[in-house]
Amino acid sequence: MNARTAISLELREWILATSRAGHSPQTVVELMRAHGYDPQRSRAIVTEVLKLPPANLLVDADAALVRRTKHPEAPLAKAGDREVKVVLSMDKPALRVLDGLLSGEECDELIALATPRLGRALTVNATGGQQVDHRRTSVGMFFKPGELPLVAQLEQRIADLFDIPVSHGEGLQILHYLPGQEYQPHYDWFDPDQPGYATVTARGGQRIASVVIYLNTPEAGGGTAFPAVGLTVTALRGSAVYFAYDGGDASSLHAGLPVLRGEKWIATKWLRERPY
Ligand SMILES: O=C(O)CCC(=O)C(=O)O
Ligand SMILES: [Fe+2]
Repeated sequence: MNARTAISLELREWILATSRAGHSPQTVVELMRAHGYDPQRSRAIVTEVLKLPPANLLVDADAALVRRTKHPEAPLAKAGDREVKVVLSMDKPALRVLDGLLSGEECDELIALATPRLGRALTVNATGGQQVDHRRTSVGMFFKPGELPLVAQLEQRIADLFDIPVSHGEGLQILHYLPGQEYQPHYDWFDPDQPGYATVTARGGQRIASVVIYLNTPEAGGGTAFPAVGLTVTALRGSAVYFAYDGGDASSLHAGLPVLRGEKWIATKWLRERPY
């Protein structure tokens, strides 16, 4: 949706009146933001309504905190105390398959630490709350950032690999799937047109990239599919798939395919544009 179609007459009049009352365009943006509007969109709308030249694009007070991930380069990339193999690279979506992000023993340890804390995996709903979602039938749990030495070590590897501060990561999520369980096609980024967008992005801003780490090798099934580009990444213990979707890339649509035999364990790290 472009800014023009989204601006209601009421909002347009409010922006003009607030500006005429002597408030700066920056203040108008801050007021909109306080009322739950997306900051980036608010700047675009205010720029258009007040007919500001593009050169005058309003500055975002938090812009200095906004970061993007760097995509690791083949063949080898440094990840803290480990070196990982970049075994596949794709441009759209920006995607890497990484081999050896965790050792086999570390995978087992994460599974053991998570097992007593598992519950039905939830998703973020339209109003920003957590919900049981039929598209996601696995069970899971979250570690708090830096909660345990191994969790902190993995977070540091991820920060190094993608050149983004540890503070931009959500807590590591562990998911467990049994035969028949899956995670149907979805995006990890938040839709700016959903009513809960301001709530889910109030802390940390938009999600910019995901890292799905395989903690075991399912006997059959359980890969991660990217249906828009016809790619399926095999779930292999200790390896990971990283994909970035800055600006809400539609080609990042993905799914956890049903496990056919055995089980599947993953750790997922979502990265945000600002400190979370
Ligand atoms: O299970 C998978 O392979 C994908 C998981 C996923 O998409 C997620 O946790 O957001
Ligand atoms: Fe996902």
